[in-house]
Amino acid sequence: MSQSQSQSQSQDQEQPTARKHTALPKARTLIEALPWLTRHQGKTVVIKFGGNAMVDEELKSAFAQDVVFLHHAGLKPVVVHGGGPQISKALDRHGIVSEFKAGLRVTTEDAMDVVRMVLAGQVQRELVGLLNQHGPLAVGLTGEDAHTITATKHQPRIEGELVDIGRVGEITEIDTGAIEALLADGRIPVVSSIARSQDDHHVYNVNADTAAAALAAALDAETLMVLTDVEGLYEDWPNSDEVISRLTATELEKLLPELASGMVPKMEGCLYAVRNGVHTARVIDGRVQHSILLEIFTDEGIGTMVVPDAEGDSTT
Ligand SMILES: Nc1ncnc2c1ncn2[C@@H]1O[C@H](COP(=O)(O)OP(=O)(O)O)[C@@H](O)[C@H]1O
Ligand SMILES: CC(=O)N[C@@H](CCC(=O)OP(=O)(O)O)C(=O)O
Repeated sequence: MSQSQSQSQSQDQEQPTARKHTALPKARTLIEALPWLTRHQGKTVVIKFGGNAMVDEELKSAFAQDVVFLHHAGLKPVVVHGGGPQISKALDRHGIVSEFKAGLRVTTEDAMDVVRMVLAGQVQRELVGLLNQHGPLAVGLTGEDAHTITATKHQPRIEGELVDIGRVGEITEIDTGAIEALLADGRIPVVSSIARSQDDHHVYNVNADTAAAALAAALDAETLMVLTDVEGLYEDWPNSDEVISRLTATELEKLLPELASGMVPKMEGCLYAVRNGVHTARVIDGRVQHSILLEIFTDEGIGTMVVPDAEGDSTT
């Protein structure tokens, strides 16, 4: 072998080694996710995408990428979406006054038509479109389809009095058949929070956090992830931005009466989920790009994690 031949051979040998080194941080990142991915293989993960985290185009695309990543990594993601800000805008355009009582939208018959049009015809279609940019994966449905979510009229109690807030539903039954068939077929179900009515032939408006929690429990999901527009549950909101990183069901139950506005259905949903078989429920910051992957790819996680009281091996 000539000297120049042996020189070029040794250069050739060095190059792949150098390339391997530059890719090492990427490999380490993937390996850090390995225990999480192993534990979640074949498991159902319900992800609630909130209206306020959903107003930015780049965030929406990154969200779709994260969900498709989970799907390809062997998990079974189910997306439940809200659309509060989008509904408020549409009601405004229709000249329908929108108000909230006990954290829920007072929904007249006319408002219900707009809610259904926005959630099923606009927000859900957009999410399905974004997910399907990555392949024939997402199928949209509402709780009306195949009796997925059934509800009866919800009347919250405000200062001891039952209050009529129109067509707002309280979930009475979940039929997971359609979602499970889609998951078995390798699809990603995208569910709008509208329920079929148990009382008449119309539909009900259901808070999307509540719908996601009920579905997570009925599907026996491993995890419920609620994306929102804050870092997580603040300990002393609005006075401090100290995020509670982990709390048990009982600790959360004690905190519930102190919570305000949008956090109420979210944390009630997390509590319901972990008390009904879901191993962890997390509130994470949907304003951060790829927040779902960040939650998985960092050992400590981000946001707030709620765990059942009797902690087993499955609580991390
Ligand atoms: N303890 C708390 N920690 C964090 N946020 C809180 C707390 N209490 C009330 N909030 C409010 O809840 C909001 C999140 O709920 P919401 O606006 O309904 O979100 P989404 O549109 O994602 O469903 C936050 O932006 C914040 O204003
Ligand atoms: C009864 C009730 O309040 N329904 C909600 C449904 C959408 C929702 O929950 O959207 P976010 O998750 O974006 O808040 C509403 O009409 O705004």
